[in-house]
Amino acid sequence: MSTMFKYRVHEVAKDFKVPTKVITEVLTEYAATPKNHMQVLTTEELDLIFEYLTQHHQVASIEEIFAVASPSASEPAEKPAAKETPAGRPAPGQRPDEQKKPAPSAPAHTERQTAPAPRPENQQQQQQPVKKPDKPFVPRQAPQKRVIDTSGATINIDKYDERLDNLVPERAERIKSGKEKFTNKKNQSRGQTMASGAKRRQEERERMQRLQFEVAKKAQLKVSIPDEIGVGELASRMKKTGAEVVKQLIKLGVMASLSDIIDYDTAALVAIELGCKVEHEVVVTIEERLIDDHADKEEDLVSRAPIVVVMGHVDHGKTSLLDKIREANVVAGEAGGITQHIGAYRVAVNGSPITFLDTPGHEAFTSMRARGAMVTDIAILVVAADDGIMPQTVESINHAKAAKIPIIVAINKMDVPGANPDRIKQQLTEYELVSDEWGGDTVVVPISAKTGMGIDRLLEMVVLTAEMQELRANPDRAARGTVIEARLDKGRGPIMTVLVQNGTLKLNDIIIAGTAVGHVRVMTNDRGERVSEAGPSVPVEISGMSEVPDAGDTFNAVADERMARELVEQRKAEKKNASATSVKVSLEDLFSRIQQGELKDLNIIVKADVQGSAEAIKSSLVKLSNDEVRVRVIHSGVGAISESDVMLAATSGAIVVGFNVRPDNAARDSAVRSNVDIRMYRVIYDAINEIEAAMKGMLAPKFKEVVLGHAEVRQIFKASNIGTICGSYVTDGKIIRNCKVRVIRDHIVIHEGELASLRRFKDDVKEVATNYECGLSIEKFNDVKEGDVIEAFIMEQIKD
Ligand SMILES: Nc1nc2c(ncn2[C@@H]2O[C@H](COP(=O)(O)OP(=O)(O)OP(=O)(O)O)[C@@H](O)[C@H]2O)c(=O)[nH]1
Repeated sequence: MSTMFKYRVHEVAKDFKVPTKVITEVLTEYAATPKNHMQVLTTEELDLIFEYLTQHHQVASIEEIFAVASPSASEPAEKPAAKETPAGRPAPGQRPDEQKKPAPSAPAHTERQTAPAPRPENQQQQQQPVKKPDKPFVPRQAPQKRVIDTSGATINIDKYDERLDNLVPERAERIKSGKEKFTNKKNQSRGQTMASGAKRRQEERERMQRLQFEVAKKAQLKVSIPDEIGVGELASRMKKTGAEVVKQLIKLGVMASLSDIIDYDTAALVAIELGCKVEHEVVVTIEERLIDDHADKEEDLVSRAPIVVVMGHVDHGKTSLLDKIREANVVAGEAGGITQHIGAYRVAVNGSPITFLDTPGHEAFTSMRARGAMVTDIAILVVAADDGIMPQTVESINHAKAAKIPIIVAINKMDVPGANPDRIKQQLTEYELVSDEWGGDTVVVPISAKTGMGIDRLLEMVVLTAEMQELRANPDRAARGTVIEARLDKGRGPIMTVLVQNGTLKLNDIIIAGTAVGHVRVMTNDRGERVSEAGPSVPVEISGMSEVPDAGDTFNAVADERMARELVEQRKAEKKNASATSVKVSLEDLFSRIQQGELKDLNIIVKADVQGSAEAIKSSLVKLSNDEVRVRVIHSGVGAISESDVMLAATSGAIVVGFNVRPDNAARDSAVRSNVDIRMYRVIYDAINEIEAAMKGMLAPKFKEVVLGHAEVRQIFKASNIGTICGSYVTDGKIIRNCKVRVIRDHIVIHEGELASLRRFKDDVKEVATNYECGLSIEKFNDVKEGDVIEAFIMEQIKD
């Protein structure tokens, strides 16, 4: 039924020839909102009225109508027949009537005794008031149809059709596309016409059913089904019982219980069978919706400045070099400009920009890498000509290698008398860095950060190396990059320096960085100037964040702040569980990972008390390589296990092997946070054996060491009968009686053994907690000194 036009309550009443009141009463009773007579009716309301009227005016049987109608049929039959030629009035009179009403109304409302009544009226004009308003349906279909039926054999229906066209008001025509029905009757015989009455009713009924079906279809439950769904979950989404779903599954040949997971196709079949409309639920995370990470098209990419980090051993001149480069730039660029230390700065070398990370040392670099942020493109390795390669130089080399970035060596302090660059070059070859002058591919530039000598050439080499890398980015998209520094400023709130890596960051952009969200309120460049835009490789300091993000956090400019806040909440929740769930390499699961082919390289970081041990362990470990797994010592050095070692291990999926050394506190915390396995040994043979056993799946991890706490030795007493008593202070954890202990001096383990006695004042005690003093002695060991650290531990059995 088309309701393109407005069909009002009073018009419906008129067409049905019932008082408006009847219609409003029906609506008041059955529809949601009572209507007054001028109100427009919806399709549903019309349906309701028709349904109501139909139901309240049903006939017992169709034969009954015809039976009664027949005797009286002669008269009316004559009438139309008589009038057929001159005017054809009755029939057309009825037809328009039918036109309006039968369409919506149901076929059955017929009343025998009233059947003849409408005819005269109809003959006059169908608009005539109904005589029996209390029986509003009286004058309609059935009698009319009957009249037509009886006369239909003799009349020329075409004529009526013609007149009908003229008479039927447009509105009525729209109510029902009944016209075809009349035209279709052209060829009907009388009997057929009679039958057509029933047929029409049948059609009406079907129409009603269709309508109802459509309504039902609209109300059909929509279920969204993901790629996989639990049977129970599917049942609840369909508002069905689990049993119904299971039954349906069995019909499809799938035996599944409520807790089983079924795939989308199966679930969709079940849902359709159970009368639901299925939608494929594609799980899109907020992150995916919020952050645009589409790959850039080739044509959108433009070249960007390289991002350079300066690394090297302590005091080899990293800061001096960075300062010198910046100074030169400030003088050349903005004379008198105040240089801001924002964590990174840009210089231009013959028009080619270079971005320097201005936090020297590899700590920042590694911490960023540990968090998955790949910021730098080139590393400058500073080696002091008068000092040569030192432990941190080696660390730096290994970090850069692990990050797979090119290394440019700057041999610094060339102004110092006796500087011998060749010696450095020689040393470098031991680390696979062969100078280009010697036929290798490592650029080595002698410089002096003091005099400025060689710095221009160094920068030119940086530009050249960058050109080889073809560094490109797309400035025409939302910005993405990394937080390189962040702090809380008393006056300005959270401040962070970000390095844009792709896209362009604009003032007022909404940004999300780690678990911080905010707007770019003020943006300052490395010269302290306020800027409104920052493109790829440009560092800027930003204020406007809700909280201080962490260095190394990725930032993104996004379109929807509300969603960004949602994502931040989600990230905070994830962060809570993160450390517990991150999977890193450990000796325990080594074998199974090798077996599953997950692990091809076993990366190891070796730290030892002396260089000789480190080298010995390194070469022995490398020899453990077999067909399935290659053992690689990615870094080895002398001294305590530092946080930097742990970070390198975390980023490279390595195990840290300590020989006679201990991790410092920061390293220990970091290892716990990032799930790095640190193994400590006192005998080289043990180290090799254990790792070999782990690789073969024969590791007998029956016991694991649990560190209980640490105590600092503050005073030494010598007692002739007991030996050395250490007056100690428990700095963390606790010390318990009969535990195992290690004596650590300057991060080096000098003894490992058993605790002989533990006392507070003069009493033996079971344990001593943090911040308490105690006296302890170690079995068969008296060479304890003030300042030594006693590490208390126990061996705990590992439960499988
Ligand atoms: N003679 C000479 N001295 C230099 C040169 N470069 C740096 N120095 C000096 O070496 C010392 C250490 O330099 P820094 O730049 O602080 O070294 P660094 O590598 O940044 O040191 P950390 O920040 O401690 O890791 C300072 O006293 C500098 O003056 C140079 O080219 N020639």
